[in-house]
Order: sequence, then C-alpha cells, then structure tokens
Amino acid sequence: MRRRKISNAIIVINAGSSSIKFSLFADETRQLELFLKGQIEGLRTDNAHFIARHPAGDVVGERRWTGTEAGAFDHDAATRFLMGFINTHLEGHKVEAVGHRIVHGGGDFTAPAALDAAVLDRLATFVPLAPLHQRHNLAPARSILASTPGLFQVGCFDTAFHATQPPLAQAFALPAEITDRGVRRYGFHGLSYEYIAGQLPALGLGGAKVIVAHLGNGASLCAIDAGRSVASTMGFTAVEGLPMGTRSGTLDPGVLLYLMDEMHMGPRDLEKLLYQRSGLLGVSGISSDMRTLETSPEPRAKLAVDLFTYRIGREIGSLAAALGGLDALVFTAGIGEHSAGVREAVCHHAAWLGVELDSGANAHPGEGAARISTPGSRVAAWIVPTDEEQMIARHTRRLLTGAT
Ligand SMILES: Nc1ncnc2c1ncn2[C@@H]1O[C@H](COP(=O)(O)OP(=O)(O)O)[C@@H](O)[C@H]1O
Ligand SMILES: CC(=O)OP(=O)(O)O
Ligand SMILES: [Mg+2]
Repeated sequence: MRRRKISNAIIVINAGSSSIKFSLFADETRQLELFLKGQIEGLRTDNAHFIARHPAGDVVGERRWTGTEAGAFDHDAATRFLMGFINTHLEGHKVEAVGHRIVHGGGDFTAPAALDAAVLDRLATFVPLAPLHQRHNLAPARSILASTPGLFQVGCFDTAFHATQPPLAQAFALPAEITDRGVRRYGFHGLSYEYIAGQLPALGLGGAKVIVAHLGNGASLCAIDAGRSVASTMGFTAVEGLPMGTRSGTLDPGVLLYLMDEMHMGPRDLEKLLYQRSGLLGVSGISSDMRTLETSPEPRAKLAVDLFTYRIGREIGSLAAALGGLDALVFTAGIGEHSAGVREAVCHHAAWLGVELDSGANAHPGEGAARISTPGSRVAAWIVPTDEEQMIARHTRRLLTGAT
C-alpha cells in the first residue's frame, strides 16, 4: 500500500500592535492552500481572546484571558502559546519554512530576506523606529532560530512595497546631516498594499490611480499609480498620518517641544503618549476599538470617530494631489472591511473628488471584493479584503524555492 505523501507547510506569523495572527499553508505543487488560521486579539487589554479555525469556519481551538491574567498576557507570552498550539495542530504536515511580517526594514531591506542571526541583529537596530511592533516581530524569529536553527525563516517588510516612491515623497525638510542617517519617510502596511495592488487588475484598475485606505488598529492610506506606491500617510515611523486605535497620527512638532518644556515629559513619556494613549482611545477616553465606539452613546466616542474620518478625508485630498487625479478609493483591514459607518463618512468627505456612495451596497457588501459606489460615480469605491498572510506565504515560498 502506498503511503499518502506528507505535504510541506509554511507557517506565517503576523504580529500587529494589538494582535498576533498565524496561518498555516500547505505548500502544494502549484498553490498555497490555507488549512488552519488563528489569532490572539486584545493583547495588553483586560480581555484577550484566542481562536483558531479551519478555512470552512469550524473552531479548532479557543481560549480567553480576562482581568489581571489578561493584563500579563503580552506578545511574548502569546507567541509561546501560539507556537505550542501550532506544533500540536500540524495535521500531518511537515514545516518547511516560517514567514514573518516585520514592520521596519529601514533603507537596507527593500525585498523579503532570509533571516539569520546577523540579519535579525540588523533589524533590531530599527526597534526605536517601530516601538509598538519591531520587537514583537523579531521575537518569534529569534526563538525559532534558537530552538530549530535549521528551519528556513523569511522576513517580509511593511516598508518594502514603498521603496518605489519618488525621492520627494520620501523626503523630510531637514538638514542633510540628519536625512543622511536614514531619517526619511518609509511608509508601512506594505504587505497589505502589495496584496491589494495584486487584486486591482481583476477589478479593471490595473493601470489606475487608486487610494487604498488600510484602516485597522494601525491605519494609513497609500497612493497607488499603476500598481506602484507613489505616496503614503505613514513616514519614518508608523505613528505618522491618520489617528489610529491608540496612536496620535500627525501632530504639529511644536506640540512635542511644548510637552517637553512645559510638562517636563521625557522621550519614553512621549512615546507612550503618542503610541499608546492617543488616537481613538485618547480622544474618546473609552476604547481603541471601533466596534465599541460605534455602539457607544457617549459624545466623546462620536468625536473620536468623527476626527478619524475627517482626517482620512483630508489625507485623501493630499494623496489625490500626489497622484494627480483619482480613479478609485479602496477600503481594507478590520475597520475598512467591516464598518459601513466609517466608509460612509469617508466617502462623504471625498464626494468633491467624484465619489458617489451606493448606500445599499455599502450596508450589505457581501463577501469578498465589492463595489460600493453607484454605477455613475466618477471615482469608484470598493471594499477589497486584504490578506497579508497570503502575501507573506508567497514571498516565503519564492525565497525557499530559490534557496533549495
Ligand atoms: N464589524 C466591525 N465593525 C467595526 N469595526 C470593526 C469590525 N470588526 C473589526 N473592526 C475594527 O477593526 C480594528 C482592528 O483591525 P485589524 O486590521 O484586525 O487590526 P490589527 O491587524 O492592526 O491589529 C478594530 O478597531 C476593530 O474594532
Ligand atoms: C504598521 C502598522 O501600523 O501595523 P498594525 O496596523 O498591524 O499596527
Ligand atoms: Mg494589521
């Protein structure tokens, strides 16, 4: 009797600011087939939740941490928990590689790269440039390198997709002795934008001028011209641009000088303020979670959501200028894919550019990519679900094939 061939698997790890997601892909001859995915959400809140499912939706594992237990459940503890779970749920597959989302690749890494100790050390120098993410992104790769040194690991960078931006879009108006140190605008959420850019041709938007709104816990906009990034709202760090779940987004730099001089805040106080105490959470005083704010009767919750959509509206104007026109607006990520209210408000702010929302389509878009503008709308509006994990698995497989 012939034994069934054991197929190989690629593990993808995507550590966001408030969640860690993992996906297991079977590396079949011609395709990557997702067979299990899961996430822990609500890290560093009082209610962390783990769930893993088969693609059909049936739950394979679930757990909740509440109160002080949840407070102590950080990214490192969550990674250990997840790796334990993965190793007992491989369903007969043999792991051939692990692909990681790594937020900052600096000026050095403009394409996915194999991870070894030297590369991880270099990437660790970017920790100050992404204080919410980089440490958490690198930790699983380091622990796997220590426990299973022979396992092929790949880093995929959020900054890489933006390497095509023209120099002017990347520049700060600062003296050369500072910009020469790599102090420039990089842009983030690049794996998400790269995935969306790959979906645009099928929507008839392959050569189009498109603004993609990646609205998750972190939020940014990207101007894509014929599939390439030409500008984005995030810069040197992932705190620039839009207000986010807990991040301030763009501020008058004079505010920082004022806080240092008049409120005696040091660098770590400012970091905490800008990355963890601002944005939707800071303005509302209630929550960083859009679902909570949208159902809250509190005026401060409404103010936070209004400020979020107002700033998106203004930045859309800025990116349309960078593109020299606009053919389509695309919503993606947690808020962009699921909040009809946010999409409606943003489209309202962009009406002057020629966006005309179809309210029915926006309220009931169904699964997958969906057009939510009227047939006569000069600028099309779409929801396109993103898939950073699929993008990471593809890059990992490509490097793996090249390496063997
Ligand atoms: N049904 C929904 N309605 C409104 N907002 C939602 C919905 N589902 C998820 N979100 C919001 O999406 C955000 C998280 O987005 P996500 O892309 O998963 O974040 P990240 O990967 O950065 O942690 C949260 O603000 C959450 O409230
Ligand atoms: C770069 C970034 O902000 O990522 P996330 O949205 O996952 O926090
Ligand atoms: Mg995310």
